[in-house]
Amino acid sequence: MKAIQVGLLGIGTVGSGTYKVLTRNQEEIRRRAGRAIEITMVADLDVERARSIVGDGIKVVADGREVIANPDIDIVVELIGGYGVAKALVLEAIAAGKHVVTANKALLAVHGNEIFAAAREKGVMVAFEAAVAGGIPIIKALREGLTANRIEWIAGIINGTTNFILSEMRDKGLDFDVVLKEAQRLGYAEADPTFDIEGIDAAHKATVMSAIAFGIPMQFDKAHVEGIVGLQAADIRHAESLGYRIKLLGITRRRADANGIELRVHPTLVPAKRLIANVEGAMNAVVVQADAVGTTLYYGKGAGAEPTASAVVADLVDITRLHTADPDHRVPHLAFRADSLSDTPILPIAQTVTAFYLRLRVADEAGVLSRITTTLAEHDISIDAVLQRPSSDQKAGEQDLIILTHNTVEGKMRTAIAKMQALSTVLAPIVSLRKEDLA
Ligand SMILES: NC(=O)c1ccc[n+]([C@@H]2O[C@H](COP(=O)([O-])OP(=O)(O)OC[C@H]3O[C@@H](n4cnc5c(N)ncnc54)[C@H](O)[C@@H]3O)[C@@H](O)[C@H]2O)c1
Ligand SMILES: N[C@@H](CCO)C(=O)O
Ligand code: NA
Repeated sequence: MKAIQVGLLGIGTVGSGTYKVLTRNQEEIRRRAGRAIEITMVADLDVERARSIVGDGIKVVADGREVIANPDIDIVVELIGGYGVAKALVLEAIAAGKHVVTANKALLAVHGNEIFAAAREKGVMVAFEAAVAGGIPIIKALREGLTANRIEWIAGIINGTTNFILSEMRDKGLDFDVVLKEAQRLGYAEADPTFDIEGIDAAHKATVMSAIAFGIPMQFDKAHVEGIVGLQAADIRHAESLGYRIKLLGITRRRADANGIELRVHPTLVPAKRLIANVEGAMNAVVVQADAVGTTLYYGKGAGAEPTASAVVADLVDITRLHTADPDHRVPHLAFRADSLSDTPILPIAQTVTAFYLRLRVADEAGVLSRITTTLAEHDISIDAVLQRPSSDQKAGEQDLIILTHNTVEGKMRTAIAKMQALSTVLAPIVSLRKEDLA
């Protein structure tokens, strides 16, 4: 049977990994897919570098439109990134009747609804396993493996760059900037690394998982996003001494009590004994809580050339197996059929329910603690633990008060923090971090 012909748009980190994996494992892949899958055309602005990767046997051009216009190309793989040219090329490829594979979570989280609608109209597939947690087959798990379940929540370390930064800072005492540069050198970071450190990349991925888990449209604009930029070493240490690790988590949770869905990314205290708390370096891990199966955990490399290529090539095999099937018999893009998506809203962050870690710099005098605990009680916030520590900059007459709370509605916590902040005995901005038990 004739080989399936693939056109690559962009041959940087993931593109070159895809070329290598497909070439090295050609024979196994042919036996699995039922026919050979070959990259026969590549578009990259840097034509010389592209040619140095694929040699002379494959046609290399600068303009992705030439790939799309080639009638022999069956599948277009978009590995350029971003929302600009990548969006235009993906929509043009779909319009030309090509199946599309992409690793571009930014594009899907922001423009996925439009892209999937165009693909349905044309009867083509858009596959995106590489877009979430790189090589971990989490899209496959959520859309197919867990299809019997009502998913309750998902919590994941889904950005390798920030997990790498947090791990190296903690273990080796290295500075933020040094570790970020290393993550860039290793090919983990986004073209614009603020997407990593400000939590945006994790929010793109959480948005995709939320849509698939709950059968809702992509709603990145409703996600609450905080990164690791403001995180202080003192809080990492205090969390450790209380038995917690701080991880940047992407979380999405069904809230039947509030008829809504939580969708948020923020640094989170997680009990140190949880498996996910021990995921280090650039590794990713996703915990899924579902009603029938219970808790499942997915762990592996979420970034890097070949781990991400593993997911891209898996999508190529899937499309090769399914492209002759009636579009109605394929797995729907968002796991639920397009006419059965739900309009359950994403809840505003004020309605989110979590426990909190608070650190207050206070005057070391009588009555301070009671004023603070009274304020919390007045807002229905119950305290789990309190620690008093010498202030981290060792000033006489000051101390740090560390408080862990039980679960509370975020809006109430915000009001209580504002009240405590106004007390004359609270001497610095209050640090607040969310805490999740993940049990
Ligand atoms: N690097 C990873 O570990 C990783 C993991 C998962 C997903 N992703 C996603 O994969 C995509 C690619 O990431 P990457 O790390 O390989 O990026 P990269 O910057 O290494 O590669 C992008 C390539 O696209 C080329 N390019 C740019 N504009 C182009 C245009 N207009 N036409 C043709 N080629 C063009 C560049 O020359 C470059 O070779 C992004 O969406 C990224 O978010 C990356
Ligand atoms: N920049 C991303 C790449 C994988 O999507 C990360 O660090 O996880
Ligand atoms: Na994946």
